[in-house]
This record gives sequence, structure tokens and C-alpha cells, in this order.
Amino acid sequence: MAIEDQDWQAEQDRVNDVTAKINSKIRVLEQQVGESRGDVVGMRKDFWDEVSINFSEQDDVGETSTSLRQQSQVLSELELSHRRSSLTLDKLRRLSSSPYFGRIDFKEKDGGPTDRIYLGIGSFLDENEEDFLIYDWRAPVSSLYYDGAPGPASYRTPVGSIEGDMELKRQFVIRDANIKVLFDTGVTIGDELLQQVLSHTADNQMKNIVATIQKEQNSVIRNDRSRMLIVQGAAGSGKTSAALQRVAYLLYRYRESLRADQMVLFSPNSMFNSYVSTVLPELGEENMLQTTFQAYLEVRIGHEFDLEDIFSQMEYLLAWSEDDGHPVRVQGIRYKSSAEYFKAIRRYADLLLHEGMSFRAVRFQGREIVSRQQMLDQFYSYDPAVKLGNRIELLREWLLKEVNDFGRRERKEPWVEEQIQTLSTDDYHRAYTMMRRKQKNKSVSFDDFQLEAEMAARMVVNNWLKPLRKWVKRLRFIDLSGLYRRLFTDEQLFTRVNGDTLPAGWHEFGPQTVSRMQKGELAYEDATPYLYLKEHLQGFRSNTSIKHMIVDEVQDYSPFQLEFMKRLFPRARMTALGDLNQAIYSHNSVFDEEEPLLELYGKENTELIRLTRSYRSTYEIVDFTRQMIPGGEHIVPFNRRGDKPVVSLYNDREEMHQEIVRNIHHLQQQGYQYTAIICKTESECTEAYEALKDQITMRKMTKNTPIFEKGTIIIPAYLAKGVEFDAVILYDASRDRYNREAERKLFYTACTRAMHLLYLYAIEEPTPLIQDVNPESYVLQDYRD
Ligand SMILES: Nc1ncnc2c1ncn2[C@@H]1O[C@H](COP(=O)(O)OP(=O)(O)OP(=O)(O)O)[C@@H](O)[C@H]1O
Repeated sequence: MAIEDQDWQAEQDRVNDVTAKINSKIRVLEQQVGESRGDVVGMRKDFWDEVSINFSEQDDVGETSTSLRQQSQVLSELELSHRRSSLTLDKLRRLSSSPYFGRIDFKEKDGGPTDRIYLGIGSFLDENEEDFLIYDWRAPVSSLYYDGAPGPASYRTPVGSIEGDMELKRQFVIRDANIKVLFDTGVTIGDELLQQVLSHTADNQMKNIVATIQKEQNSVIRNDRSRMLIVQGAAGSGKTSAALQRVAYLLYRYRESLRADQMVLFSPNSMFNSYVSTVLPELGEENMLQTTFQAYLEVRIGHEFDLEDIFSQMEYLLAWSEDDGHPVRVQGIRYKSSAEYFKAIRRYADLLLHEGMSFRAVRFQGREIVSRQQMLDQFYSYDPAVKLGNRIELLREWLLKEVNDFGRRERKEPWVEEQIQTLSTDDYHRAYTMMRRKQKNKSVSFDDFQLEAEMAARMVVNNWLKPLRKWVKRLRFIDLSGLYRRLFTDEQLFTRVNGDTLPAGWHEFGPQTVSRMQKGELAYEDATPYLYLKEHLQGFRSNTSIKHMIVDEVQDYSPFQLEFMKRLFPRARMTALGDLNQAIYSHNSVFDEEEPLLELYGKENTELIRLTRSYRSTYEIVDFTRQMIPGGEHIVPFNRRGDKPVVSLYNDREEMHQEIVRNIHHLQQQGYQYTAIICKTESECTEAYEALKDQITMRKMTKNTPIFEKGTIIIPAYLAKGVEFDAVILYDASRDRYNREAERKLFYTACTRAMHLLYLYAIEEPTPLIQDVNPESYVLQDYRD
């Protein structure tokens, strides 16, 4: 609805008034932040002056460490408060340029005047700190803006529902404190605004969407009832965006009890982490913890094996061949990804309480100190009611005692005497002083030659036994690898723990698993199961401080991994965002169908929200891509018009390359900053890069590329998931390249990365994956002879 000039002027006057107040607050805060920065810098510089350091006596050491602890606590509190004030200052600066984006006029049912509520990225009070000049978009009343239409409306507050009448819903675009766009609206927020926002070119950082959150997205953002929230959403439907605004919402809603470091986001790769990392700071919040599942595996078991990552597994599977063990491995992956295998490992751990443990003998210089059998006897002599991890703990204590006893006996051996002769005077003196300190209450005569020799022997043996003690302390005496391998060599054992059945292909993928582990490698599909077994034996390292985990691209996880994560963060709620149609690892996906995910926390604790409207791509691109997948007709394109996708056919690769080069130059001239040439695999990226690099300026992205930068890039499809580009060039979308049904989701994922333009380049014939697409939905350019 058009706004009268008078109204517009009145709104602009209010903007001027509010921004003036914001600016004066900024000036006050700038001074405070400057001072607190000075305090932090000063304290860092003088840190050691404030700590009383004295290591000469035991009591002094204690005092020193208390003083250190206190000093660092004061410093970290200062730093935290400085960081918070800086975030607030940044937020105020953003508010000063664009104080709000919406207004609702709401009259409560029980009378009183109509309230005018202006919504922005943060709240702002008047000088007396009484009236809200701007309401935070996350405040209870703000939900009216996202959910309601003018007319009778209500919103929920922690103390109940407030009923009333919404008299007006108005939207603004304000830049540099000037109103650029202003209109009144009905139910949907800003189709017009969305048109504007979405027609922008791509960026290397995700943007916040608070001004244009849609009703169904709002239900994801504000959901705070269920233990598990699953969001099944079409490509580009705003799953990641909604998840990030949800984190901001929860931080606001539970600000008394929830901190950003109690929330963790699992992303598909580290580049994606950098892509989403600015959204929360833009909203004035600290970032939650961000990681990848791969990074977690690396930390936990990367030092034990040459660990395969998910991307290498993908490369292997995409280089499909019928005859070199591929189908066998896929069978193995399917089984090892299942919740069934998770249960089998749990049963195996239970069984180990009674039989079947495997240890490595404790040896010193080739001599056996404790044999495997002795360890087994000791282990199985403990009360069976004691948990596996605790029993291992008992065994460790016992072994350390055995090693100490051995050391005591060893002191009289000739090799020790030989070593004493090689001690330097300093070593000798140190040994003597240390021993004296330990014996400070006993009367010791300085010239006690016998005692001196004993001390030296003790020191020599202790030094020599140090690595062995470390080995025991780190539980290296458990033959974890052997225990895991046994699952694939001992048929009887396996059948027992697997509910009296053998999975299909066990006889084939079993030897594959064993031979790989014997070479010191661990396949991606074995990594989580191995870790799970390890945790049973070494005690779970669960993290109880995490209250919320957000798993993006949940279709990339196996049921096994999800069970594991649930175990890892036992007190956390989960938000799982995914798309069945982008399950590119479909042989192991938890989300190949909805059921396993719904069962994870039990259906009664789970809510599923579907997002069907797709915002990223133009109407034409969505119309094209949705025809590639089953159920695609339910995806609703947002009505932003553009060019139809183009499918071009060439005689050979050389011709295709020439056309790609020509097109990229054209796109660059048109000002598109983000163009991706998407290939099927990394090896294809390398080939294409070599062929094109002299004619186009571009960068090759690999799994190790940490950030997503401007320009033309060449990237494998599985790495491009989650991100978006102005234009996408599907490199070699030929029949020869994408010809298996199993590649459909990968192909679909690649095509749906395009915001404005999509080109498919093929040699000879296009992929059969677009066979069912209506020819009216794209432009065919046939350059073949
Ligand atoms: N309500 C909205 N207002 C403005 N932009 C939006 C909105 N919802 C989504 N978008 C935009 O649509 C694009 C896709 O969003 P997002 O990446 O969150 O989708 P997704 O469902 O996670 O996609 P995919 O599964 O394909 O990776 C982004 O550019 C995002 O900013």
C-alpha cells in the first residue's frame, strides 16, 4: 500500500530522532570501550607483576598457582566484558545506519492505547531507559510481525498469550538513516523486499535474514519445545539461515542460562564454517562453537591411524568400478553406517566384560614385565558389576604398580650402575636435591654415600621407565585395533553380537577392513565405530556443557554417527537440518528416509518442520531442478524471474572448453562476482583447471581451502554443498560423466547452488538425469555437427 508523503515524512522524522539518540549512546560507549581496551592491554602487559611467584617450597608453589589463577580470572572477565561491549557498539553502529525494518501497531484486547512497535536487529531504549524506541526482533511481541496479519492477533509470552488487534504492519528499508522503501503489508513479509534482497549478487559470507524471515521459517527459529527439531527443507529454502537466526533467538530467549559456547554447530566442511561465521556477530551475538565431524574424528583418533576423510571416501565411490572391490565396500559402508552396527558394538563391549579382551604385554627393553595372560587374569578377577571403563582404570593402576615394583627391583642391576657412571654432576646433584626434599622430615646425613647411590639409581630407573609409564597411563596396553579387527575375522563372535545374523557381504568386506587396518589406515566408515568402541573401553568423553547442537546437512551423517553424537552430548537438544534430495552419501545417510531420524530421540520428543519454498534460485532454475527429483513438484519456487537454464552440447572437450572460457569472460564483464565451475570430483577439477587456467583467472577449491573468496572458482560438487553462487557452470554434464542413478542427488545438489544463472555443458549427449525435465524448462544449444 502506498504511503502518503506526510506519513513518510513523519517516519523519516522519527528515524532522525532515533538515530540521533543512538549516535549519542555510541559516543558514550566508544569512550567506555576505549577505556576497557586500555584496561585489558594494561593488564596483559603487567600480568606477571601482579602474580607473586615463588617456587622454592611446596607451600609457595600452591600460593603461586592460586595467584596465577586469580589473575587470569580477572583478565578473562575483563576481556569478556570488553568483547561484549564491542559487540554492542558494533550493533549500535549498524542500528544507527538502519535502526529498524518493521513496525506493527498493536492494541491489546483489554484496552489501553495502541502500541507502536518498531523492530530492529537489537533493542534500543530512550534516555530514561523506560520506553523501547526499537524492539529486538526476538522479543515475544515481535513474533506478531512474522506470523500475523492485520486483524485479530496474539503472541506468546513466558507468562501466557496476549490477545489483541494488529492495526498496521509496515516495512522499511533504511540505509544511512534514510528511508529508501516504505510500505504497508498483509500476511507475507515482504515479497517486494525479498525480491530486492534475493536479486542481489552472491557474497562470500552468509547474510542475516531478520528483516524478511518467513512465517514457516519463524516456526523453526522460535521452536523451543522439542528435544529434537528436524527441518526437512528443499534446496535454498533457508534451512541454514533459519538455523543461525535460531541460535540468535535462543541466546536471547534464554540469556540468563545459555551462552554461545554452550551451542555447537556441525558444518559440512571448514570452508562452510567461514561462510556462516559473520551472521551472529552481525546480530550482536558471539558465535557458537563451530566444527566439523571430521575435525572431531581427527582429534580423537587421527594420531592412531592414517584416517580417511569423508571427501576421500566420496572420491573413491564416485570413481565407480564394478570389479575392484567397490560393490563390496559399499555393502560394508551400508552396514557400518547403520544403527544396527551401533547396537552390535554396544553388545560387543558388554561381552568384553566377561570374555575376549585383548591386551598388549607390558615390556621393558625386550623383557616382559606383565604378560597378556596376567593382564587378562587380573582384568577378569574384578567384580563383573564394575563398568568396562572403570575396570580398565583399575587395571591401569595395577599395571603402574607392577611397573614401579619392577623399577624397584631393577635398581640393583648392573646396567643401572653403568648408567650412573654416565650421569653428569648436575644430574647427580639434582637427583640428590630432589630426593632430599622428598625426605625432608627424615634425618639424613650429608655424607651418606649409600643413600646417594640409591638416589642416583632411582633417578636412572625412573627416567628409563618414564616412556613405559606414559604408555600405560595412555592405555596403550589395550589392543584396540585388534579388538576392532576381530569383529571382521571371528564369524561366531560377530554373529553373537549382531543379533544372530551376519550382514550381507560380511565375508567380503571383512577382509577388506582388516587388511586396511593392518596397513595402519582407517576407512571413514570405520572411524566412528572404532571410536565408539574405544570410548567404551576408555570411558566416554561426553560433553555435558553443550546444551544445544545444530547439525547442518544432516543427510551427510549416518545413523551410527547420529547415535554417537547423541551419546557425546547427552544433555543437548538437537536441531537437525537436511534435505532428503541432497543425500549425496545415500549409501549411508541417516536421512535417506525420515524414519531413522524421527526415532533418534523418540517420536514423542521430536518435531518435524518442512520448508518447501525455495528462495535461493530464480523461478526458472527451481522449475528446472525440481523436475530432476522425486516429489520435486512440492517445491515452491519464489517468484523471482530470470533466464532459463541453458544446456549446451558439443562435439568434443576442446569445443566445450572454448565455450566455457567465452562465457566466463562474459559473466565477469556483466559484474557477476561469484561463478563456480562445478565438477563431479576433485580429479576432474584438476583436469579442468589445467585445461582452462591459462585463459581464465580462477581458483581451485579443495577440502583444505579454509575460506570462500570472491571470483571464479572450480570446485567438486560435494564441497559446494551449502554455499551459493551467482552463476553455476556444470562442467561436463554429459551422459558419460553422470550416468548412474546414484549420482542424481549429487547432480541436483550441484545445480541448486545457482542463484541467477545455470549452464550445463555436455559433450555429445547430456546426462540422462535431465531426461524427465520438460524441454520447455531450459534452452538447448546444440553445437554438434
Ligand atoms: N526469509 C529470507 N529472506 C531473505 N533471504 C532468504 C530468506 N530465506 C532464505 N534466504 C536466502 O536464500 C538462500 C538460501 O538459504 P540457505 O542457504 O539458508 O538455504 P538452505 O535451505 O540451507 O539451502 P541448501 O540446502 O540448498 O544448502 C540464501 O541466500 C538466503 O540468504
